Amino acid sequence: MTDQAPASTTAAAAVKLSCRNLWKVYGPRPEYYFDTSGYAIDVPGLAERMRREAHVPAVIDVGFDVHVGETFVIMGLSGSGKSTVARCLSRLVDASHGEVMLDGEDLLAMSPRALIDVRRHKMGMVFQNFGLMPHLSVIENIVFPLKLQGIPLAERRQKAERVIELVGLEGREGAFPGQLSGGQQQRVGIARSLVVEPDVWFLDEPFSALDPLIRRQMQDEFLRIQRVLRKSIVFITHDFLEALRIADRMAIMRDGKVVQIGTPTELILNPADDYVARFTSEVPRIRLLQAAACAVPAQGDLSALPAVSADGMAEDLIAQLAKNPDGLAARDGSGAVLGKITPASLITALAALGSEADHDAS
Ligand SMILES: Nc1ncnc2c1ncn2[C@@H]1O[C@H](COP(=O)(O)OP(=O)(O)OP(=O)(O)O)[C@@H](O)[C@H]1O
Repeated sequence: MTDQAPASTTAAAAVKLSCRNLWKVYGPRPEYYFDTSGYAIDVPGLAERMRREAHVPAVIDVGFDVHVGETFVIMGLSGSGKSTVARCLSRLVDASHGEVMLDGEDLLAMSPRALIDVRRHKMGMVFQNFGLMPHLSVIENIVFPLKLQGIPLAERRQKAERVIELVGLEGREGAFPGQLSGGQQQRVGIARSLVVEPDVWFLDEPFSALDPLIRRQMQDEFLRIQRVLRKSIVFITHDFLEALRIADRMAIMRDGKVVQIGTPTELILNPADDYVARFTSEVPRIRLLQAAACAVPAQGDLSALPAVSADGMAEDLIAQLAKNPDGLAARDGSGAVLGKITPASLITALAALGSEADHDAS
């Protein structure tokens, strides 16, 4: 499944960024394969032919939409083509064929000058190796993209202060990257990418260089920041559990192709093939359960019970339920009570999810 339907029929959600029939081929003459205008491309045959002829089809006929305000994760093993797709979307590399649309504008047809403008003003990027300038302080690194935009000093300071607070780096403004831990360095990278207030935020394996505990903390931070900012995000990872934690929807890649697109729950319950099923088989089911699914209708006044967000994850409720065995009040974004969550309702919801998976597998 490659989600190649026209944007108008895919979902009610507005599309921020999309690609269709996207290819990136490395080799001496990649353009040779695509001057067949007017003819349908024989996808499986073409990729094979490219390989036989000493070309590398790194991205093969990929298509998907990234909706406004969603975190879209591209996940796959090393070499599957994730980074190359992200680079084609941001035009850090030029695609060999296909279409990339940002806010309805064709990125691949854009002039170099227009493209520089889009990159500076509409895109934010975070990379695994942080990419900080070692001779510049935290604040100097963060304001660097604003300097490139020619923004006056006072405004630079103001914008920088806002993102420094957002990522929790207050007090470290004068430090140099070499004096910071890996997690702190990546906070600087995140702040620097957000200071331009990008429309689309690309994060390529941002937490892969961090140890597991810090990595989990940074995922929490990322989720907190995204709850505040609601950016349209393309997030690359090879870690399936990380993808499950942060994705609204995800695309799984293998050998240059997208093999499945869906929400984490859709992928777990209905993996498209054995490759996807192998990732999903070891995932504890509780990782998929949202608080709302554990809430049951309750009579009377629940105001005495601690409130939890209905779109939080059920696994994060266990410690709270241990302290509050009478239950929790699940509230939606507007504060309205959706129902009560008790230890029993959590277990019932979990059991239902398990039996649904068994049913699908049989
Ligand atoms: N400049 C290049 N020249 C030739 N082949 C390349 C080039 N860049 C990437 N490739 C090949 O394209 C394929 C996809 O690479 P890509 O880096 O996109 O994968 P990835 O899924 O992001 O992997 P990783 O997680 O290891 O970064 C690989 O086979 C890679 O060797």
